[in-house]
Amino acid sequence: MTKRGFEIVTAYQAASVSLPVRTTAHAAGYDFQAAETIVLAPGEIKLIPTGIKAYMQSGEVLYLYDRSSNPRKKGLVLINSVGVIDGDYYGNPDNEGHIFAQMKNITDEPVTVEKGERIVQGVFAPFLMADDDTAHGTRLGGFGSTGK
Ligand SMILES: O=c1ccn([C@H]2C[C@H](O)[C@@H](COP(=O)(O)OP(=O)(O)OP(=O)(O)O)O2)c(=O)[nH]1
Ligand SMILES: [Mg+2]
Repeated sequence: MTKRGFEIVTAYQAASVSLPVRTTAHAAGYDFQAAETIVLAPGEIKLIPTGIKAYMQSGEVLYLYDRSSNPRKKGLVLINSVGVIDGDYYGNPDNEGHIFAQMKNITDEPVTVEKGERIVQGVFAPFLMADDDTAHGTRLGGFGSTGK
């Protein structure tokens, strides 16, 4: 039985995108690569497409964390601090569950992220629910789709 993992979104299947991998046996993070070459102007925030969607069990989440080398080596930061990838983002009818890394260029020069460059890492984790939680329904869209 499959429990959790990654797939390439339809729009990037011809683009030779690699599935995220852990680089060593005990690493927690699956390194995601940029699916396109993107240039960020000084101070600019851009969504970097990964070409990847993630499926998981009920009660699980995928956290996207910055690589600790990004600020010093690339001049980039994951500007939303941690990305929370919900289980029902996978396969949503808006963007299929395509995961993006929201990066900011913190330098005063343009920064280029090359296609195939590792940009962010994903860690699967279980989460807990509060008493009397009545949440129901399934996400229908991508970023900013659940209202204000
Ligand atoms: O760094 C991120 C953060 C989020 N997401 C996707 C997965 C997540 O399930 C969805 C919504 O994220 P979040 O709930 O953090 O954003 P929001 O601003 O609350 O938007 P929404 O109203 O769609 O929930 O966007 C990413 O691809 N990358
Ligand atoms: Mg939300």
